[in-house]
Amino acid sequence: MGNYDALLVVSFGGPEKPDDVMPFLENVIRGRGIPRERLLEVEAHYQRFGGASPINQQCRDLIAAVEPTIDLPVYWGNRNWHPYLEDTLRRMASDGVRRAAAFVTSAYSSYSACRQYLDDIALARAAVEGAPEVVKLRHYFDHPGFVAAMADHTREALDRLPAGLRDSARLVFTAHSIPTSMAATAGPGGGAYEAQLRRAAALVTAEVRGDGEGEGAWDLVWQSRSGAPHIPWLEPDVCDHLLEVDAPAVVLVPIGFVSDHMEVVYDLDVEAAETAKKIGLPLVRATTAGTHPRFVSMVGELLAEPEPTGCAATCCPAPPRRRG
Ligand SMILES: CC1=C(CCC(=O)O)c2cc3nc(cc4[nH]c(cc5[nH]c(cc1n2)c(C)c5CCC(=O)O)c(CCC(=O)O)c4C)C(CCC(=O)O)=C3C
Ligand SMILES: [Fe+2]
Repeated sequence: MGNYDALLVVSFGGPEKPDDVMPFLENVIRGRGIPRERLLEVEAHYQRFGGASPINQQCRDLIAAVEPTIDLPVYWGNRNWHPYLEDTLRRMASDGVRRAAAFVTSAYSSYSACRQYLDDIALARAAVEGAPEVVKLRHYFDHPGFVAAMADHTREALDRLPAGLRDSARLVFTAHSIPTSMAATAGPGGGAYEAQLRRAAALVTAEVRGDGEGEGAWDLVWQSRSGAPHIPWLEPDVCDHLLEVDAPAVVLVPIGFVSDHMEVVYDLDVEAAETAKKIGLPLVRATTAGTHPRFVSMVGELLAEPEPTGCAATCCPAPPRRRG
């Protein structure tokens, strides 16, 4: 069992009002070679929702649900927006926290989903005198709590389809696309991001359909591609896939995320939904793990596991930085 005196929830962060949007986006893309047009497009997605991402409130909700189930104080720090990790670590230090477990709101390997959070924690610790030690909890894509929450939500989504389509509807799992070069170096042996997503999709399908190990039962596709057009990212995109899929109905399951944040409510509920409507394809979207009781209890179970040994220093290396 881990020897911790606090839980630190680490997340992506998001804007909470219109004026926050551009400074938030500048934080996200600093040095990452994202074209200006893409940035303005994404700004419009946020402004369409009043300049607020749902992600911060979703973190507050998760913390409120987890706090009563564990006997540690819970702190929260983000990569890209308030409350910033550095400010939170400063508060933890002044509260006398010595050793915290970090629960990151991302279940997978890869630079963007894992290493970048480790780097952010290290940078924030370096800036804070007396900062607590921070032990990142393990990847939980295959944890029974995460799988049960996603399976429940997939069943709920299926129930929103007309009864006659439920058995034949295709389960289409989605995750954030990443550059193929990043995918190739994810995890100790490479390829871990996609392999873990495939494993999670198979486990969820097995719970929902009784047989998920056969990959024929589901698809894994990608969403939210960013970056310059000449750099290859994981494909196919979810919208292209919907145009081709050979099924009478589709359930989108955003297995790559743990809350219904902007990439989910815009890229799936607006863009993918429009695509499906255009071609008359019945489409429903499963909610993410959010505050599902099994996802909430999973956090306590992770804290009770033997302390993770941590990632090898060489896995999930950072992509070369560009001037942003
Ligand atoms: C793997 C992965 C996850 C899952 C793991 C995890 O959850 O952490 C994730 C989550 C998220 N991504 C998010 C938002 C954005 N991601 C961007 C850009 C990028 N994402 C990337 C990857 C991922 N991203 C990559 C390789 C880039 C290119 C730039 C770079 O190399 O870093 C951009 C820039 C604009 C654009 O889209 O081009 C934005 C605004 C939000 C917040 C949503 C909200 O506000 O509600 C969340 C949770
Ligand atoms: Fe992203």
